[in-house]
Amino acid sequence: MNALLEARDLALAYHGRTVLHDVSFGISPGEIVTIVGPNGSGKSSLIRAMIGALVPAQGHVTRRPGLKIGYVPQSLAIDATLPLSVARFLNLPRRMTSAKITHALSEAGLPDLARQQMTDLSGGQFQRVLLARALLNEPDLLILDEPTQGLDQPGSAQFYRQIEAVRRDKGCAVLMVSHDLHVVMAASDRVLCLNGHICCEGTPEIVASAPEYRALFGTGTQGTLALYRHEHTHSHGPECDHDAPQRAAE
Ligand SMILES: Nc1ncnc2c1ncn2[C@@H]1O[C@H](COP(=O)(O)OP(=O)(O)OP(=O)(O)O)[C@@H](O)[C@H]1O
Repeated sequence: MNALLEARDLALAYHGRTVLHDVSFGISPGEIVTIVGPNGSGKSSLIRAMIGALVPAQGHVTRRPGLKIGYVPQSLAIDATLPLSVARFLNLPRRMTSAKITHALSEAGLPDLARQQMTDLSGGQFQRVLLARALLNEPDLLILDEPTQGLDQPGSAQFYRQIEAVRRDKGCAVLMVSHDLHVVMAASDRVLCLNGHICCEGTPEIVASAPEYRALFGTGTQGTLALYRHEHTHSHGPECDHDAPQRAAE
């Protein structure tokens, strides 16, 4: 098997009600695959099935033997009255060396935050700590379920750039769910659009122009993809504003 993780003819159901059917796809080493789809289309359920937290009603999920997965949840509730530094959080449930913690935080774009209290972090910093925690295990595959919920658009764009940097530096594959359509599609190699089944899939450009995708999300994304991916044949000056194309698209 070439794929790190593969779904074959998957159907998922809750209490006998099928929410996803006939889902087959695989994720290859180093690939960034994004799952998009309207609310209730089965994105989180599919992620849960892929990590083994939801047993399929039909079909199966196959992992490459020895596959290491790093999982970044949507969010995590931390008791505001509990003193818990970033370093202590990253030592749960397994104690890590401080060198490993420093390294993972820097890979997640957060150097120098180890002593900060978890409850004092901004939303973007908090998500990066969750990313650092997922990276501690040196994963072959990172799985993220709407990791930028609650972040504003520039914050989301920065987070996805960090994901691209992690993929580039570590070579791990990435499977993620997102609502930030144009940002995340631009950062992906392949997009799956779900609506009870895979209604279209392919490169971001192919999906953005597919009639099934347009029926769900309209035609706005393709233009913003082009804007986001504008060629850097010109200079933005010393204070290059990497989020400008995205803001221009809003
Ligand atoms: N634990 C559960 N018990 C019963 N039904 C569930 C459960 N979890 C999800 N569902 C149902 O399964 C369907 C798919 O839900 P899921 O959360 O996978 O969709 P989603 O695409 O991730 O949605 P969103 O974008 O709103 O997060 C929905 O109809 C939802 O109500």
